[in-house]
This record gives sequence, structure tokens and C-alpha cells, in this order.
Amino acid sequence: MRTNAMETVPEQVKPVDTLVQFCGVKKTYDGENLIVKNLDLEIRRGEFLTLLGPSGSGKTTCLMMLAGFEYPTSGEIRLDGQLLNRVPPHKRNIGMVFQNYALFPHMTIAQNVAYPLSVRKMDSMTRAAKVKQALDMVQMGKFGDRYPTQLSGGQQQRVALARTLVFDPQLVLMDEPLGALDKQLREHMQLELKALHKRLGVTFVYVTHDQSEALTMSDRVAVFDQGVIQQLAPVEDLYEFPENQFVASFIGDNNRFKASVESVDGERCTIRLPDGATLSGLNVHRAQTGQSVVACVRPERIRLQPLSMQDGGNFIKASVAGLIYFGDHVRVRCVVSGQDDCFVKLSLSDPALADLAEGSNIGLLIAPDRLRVFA
Ligand SMILES: Nc1ncnc2c1ncn2[C@@H]1O[C@H](COP(=O)(O)OP(=O)(O)OP(=O)(O)O)[C@@H](O)[C@H]1O
Repeated sequence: MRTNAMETVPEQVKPVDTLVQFCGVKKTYDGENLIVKNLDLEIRRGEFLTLLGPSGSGKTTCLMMLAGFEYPTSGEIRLDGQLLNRVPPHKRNIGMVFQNYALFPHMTIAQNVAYPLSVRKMDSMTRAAKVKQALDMVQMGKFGDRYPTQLSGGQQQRVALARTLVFDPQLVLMDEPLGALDKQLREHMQLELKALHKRLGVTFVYVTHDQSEALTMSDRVAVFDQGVIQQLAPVEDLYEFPENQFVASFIGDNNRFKASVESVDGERCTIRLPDGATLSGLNVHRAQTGQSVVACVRPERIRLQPLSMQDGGNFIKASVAGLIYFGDHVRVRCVVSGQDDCFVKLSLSDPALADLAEGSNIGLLIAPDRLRVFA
């Protein structure tokens, strides 16, 4: 059969390879309060997924159910298609790293790392080779004879990681593993973990309440609040396209304006601020005319403009309340409508900075496709 050379071949879309599935998972500890509410979540093979959310939002409970230390009250959890619900932890091929390292104090580092292999009854020659390989992987090859108390916190966490990786788990779970380390070491270890993930290609599920940690390391982030995933998306999408007010305020430093809907035009709407100024933006929740809403925009998406240059676009008046200098940029704090605080981010080389002083009146030009309106 002849084929037409001009015919365009549709691009092959790689099917998503799912490793873990949560289907309608609910968890209650006391039979009353739902800690995890009807959770649906698919974790892709090889990805670095972070569960991010405020304290008490149910992240650890999800991780514990995946590890087998807690069982779901209802719903299903599957690993590679196999139902996990009542499978005990030691029968799951899953490794877990905790914040407090949980190393055995009476064992040397090498014995600690060998432990999961001894439990699995691996012969001593293979065991020694695998322990060496795992310790080398986390740059702890020289420390095999020491005891945990002879290591720093960062070193102990590396050993804990080696002990998890040594038995080639299908899935690695980490619950705030860097929480006990100082800021500098934490940031260093974040990069190390990310590089290790890339090198090994193992699926990582990571729990943290630290936004910047989640955004630095993850392929995708599931933002939790009150036992519900508010949004699951790649890092950049969480910044640019938050699904609701919670995500917009929890990720990054979105500006928020209280307003009411003036008119609706398909996916867009015009909102009115308390001082009468109007703005147009994307109507994320299809709010109706007259409804109270909150509009969000990132500080980088606002331009400062002299009042005289108002061009009828998405322009509002503001007064400068202060300038805060950070490394390579300046945050300009403005007051809008006499009430809402709003930040604009400028680079140090921005010419707009020259005439800016506390108390000056200024125009804010907001990109309409970046202003998101939430009911
Ligand atoms: N064993 C338990 N018995 C009863 N309630 C529990 C138990 N474990 C957790 N909870 C409750 O479940 C809720 C969610 O806790 P969880 O540890 O999953 O949240 P989290 O988002 O991981 O918070 P954090 O970041 O503080 O660890 C909290 O209100 C907590 O008090």
C-alpha cells in the first residue's frame, strides 16, 4: 500500500504510566471527622510528586496510608494495579524517610543500611556490595564504621536515604525529611535530592508545608487543604494558573483585590473595586454579575505607570506605601482603593524606580489575561 508522503503523521502522545492510584479514599481516626475526604490521585511512574499544604491538612495521613502504617476507612489504594488497602508495610516494596532519620543508634552506619537487606534474607556478599553502592550514592561511603551519634543531622539523613534506596524500592516516600536541618543545608540537600531523583528515575512522593521546597524539587505538586487536593499541577502552572483563592494565596505571593462583578463576557469579566475603578480578568469560577469576588495577580504581572499615561487598559490608581529591597529586585508596596495592599516586583535596573518615593501616586497596569477572578 502506498502512503501519501505529504500526509502529516499525528504526534505520538506518550500514555501516562500510572504507578499509584488513590480512588475515593476517605480516612477518619475517630469515626466522625474526615481527615482525608474522598481523595482521587494518580501518581506517575518516575515522577517527583510533592504533597504540599498547611499543617493538619492531611498530607502525612496520605503518606502513611501509602506506606501501610494507616489503613483507609474506605476507597482503594493501588500500587502498579495491585490493591494495597490491607497489605502490611513490610510486604509493600516502598521505602520511607522520616524527618527524625529513625536510624538504629546501636548499629553502625553500614549495619543500619544493611538492615532492610537482612530482613529480606539477602546473602552477605550481595548485601555488602549493595550497602557500599547505596552509601556511595549519597556520598557517605567513608562513614560505614561510624555510629549515628557520630554524624551531623545532614549526614544522618543521607544515611536514612541510603537505607531506603538500598533495597531498590518501587516508590520512595519522604515526610519532611529536611525539616530538622538549617536553611543552608536544607537548600543544599534539596538540590542533592532532586539530582538523585533524576539519576535514579525512582518515583518520589514528598511531603512538606514549605512552598519554596516544593517548587524547587517537584515535577508536580498536589496542594492540600482540609483533607482535599485543591490543585494538582506542574509547578509553573500553580504559579500562573491557580484554580482557587486558596492556591493563589498559598503559592507565591499573589496580590488579592476584593471586588464585585460588573459584567460577564464569556470566560472574562469586568470587576469593580471599592473606589469605582474597573478591571477585566479571567472569570475562573464563572461568577455572575453583582457577585462578590476576589481577583488575584502575581506581582511580576503588574507594571508601574505614571498617572498621566493612563491608556484606558487595565489601569488602577494607587499610592506607594514603601519600597523593600531584596537582592536583585525591589518590592514596591502600594495601597489600592484606600484598602488593599498590593505588591509590584521590579528589577533594580527598572527605570520606573527613579521617580518612585513613599507617598507618590502611581498607576498600576495589570495584564488582563493574568488577572484571575475567583467567586
Ligand atoms: N493517629 C491519629 N489519631 C487522631 N488524629 C490524627 C492522627 N494522626 C493525625 N491526626 C489528625 O489528622 C489531621 C491531619 O494530620 P496530618 O498529620 O495528616 O496532617 P499534615 O498535613 O501532614 O500536617 P503536618 O504538616 O503538621 O504534619 C490533623 O488534624 C491531626 O490532628
